[in-house]
Amino acid sequence: MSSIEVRELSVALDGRPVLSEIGLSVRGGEWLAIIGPNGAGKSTLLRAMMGLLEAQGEVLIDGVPVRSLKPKQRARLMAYAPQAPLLPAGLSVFDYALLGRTPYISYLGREGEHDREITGSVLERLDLSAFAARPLGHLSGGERQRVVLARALVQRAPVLLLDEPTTALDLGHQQQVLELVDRLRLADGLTVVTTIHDLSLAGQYADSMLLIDGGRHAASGPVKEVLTESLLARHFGAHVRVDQGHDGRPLVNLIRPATPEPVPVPVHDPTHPANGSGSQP
Ligand SMILES: Nc1ncnc2c1ncn2[C@@H]1O[C@H](COP(=O)(O)OP(=O)(O)OP(=O)(O)O)[C@@H](O)[C@H]1O
Repeated sequence: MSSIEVRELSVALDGRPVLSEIGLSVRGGEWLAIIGPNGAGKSTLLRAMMGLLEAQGEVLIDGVPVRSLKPKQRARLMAYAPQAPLLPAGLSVFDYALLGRTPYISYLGREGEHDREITGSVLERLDLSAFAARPLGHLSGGERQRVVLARALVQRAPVLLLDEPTTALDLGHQQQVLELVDRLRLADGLTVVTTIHDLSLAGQYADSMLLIDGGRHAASGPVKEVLTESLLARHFGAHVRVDQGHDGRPLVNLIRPATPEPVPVPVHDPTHPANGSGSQP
């Protein structure tokens, strides 16, 4: 199991600060959900943690700064499933997922039977076996999203970063994907960090949460302390009711704001100008 820690991570894009001194810490085998309104900087945070963006600050795995690691070493420790990556349309689902084995293959080497077996079993667990030979360009949005996750899982890294892994998925596949990630977490001790917009879903799976707003830390801690009506109203501008599910975890329900009182229909007043006769003396 590997822990991950982020210290004072700041990112500027196009000369504009997008993340300011963000910190987080996830113990090995735990699940952190990063939440926040649109444009808060959630995806940017994951990309910066992966070293895909220039950033100030430090990311450590088991206390080792990832900056000091070679790309292959880093890829054996951290896998990342981006939200909507550009996919080579002609590549097959199997060959794309197999790319997750790249960190284990030597220079000029080729993937072996073991790599193909791992890839096949991940595709099966994600309901993708039937698509193995299909070109990526011939998939639906939800199928593509599962293939991107498959590639990250095939990497078999102890830390898994997932950017909105369920947005394009139907209800059944949302549950299937999150259950699979959770089972891997429990069985293999995966450490999971995911951005996620569905707050009830996040509350079902995460151990802790980080709420960011405007690129800054707004709240963090156990799920129950972050998913509160007042924090969600303040940072999402949303009118919600937070209930307790059967397992004690919070369920976030959107509540329609009270509608304004209907405008009263005026009682017929013959003296009103709108009613014909006017108010002449
Ligand atoms: N390449 C870029 N250049 C300049 N600004 C960018 C770039 N990418 C993102 N941004 C800006 O950075 C901010 C954070 O974006 P980011 O995608 O991290 O937000 P997010 O919290 O993931 O949003 P969402 O919930 O909408 O997916 C936004 O204001 C966005 O417009």
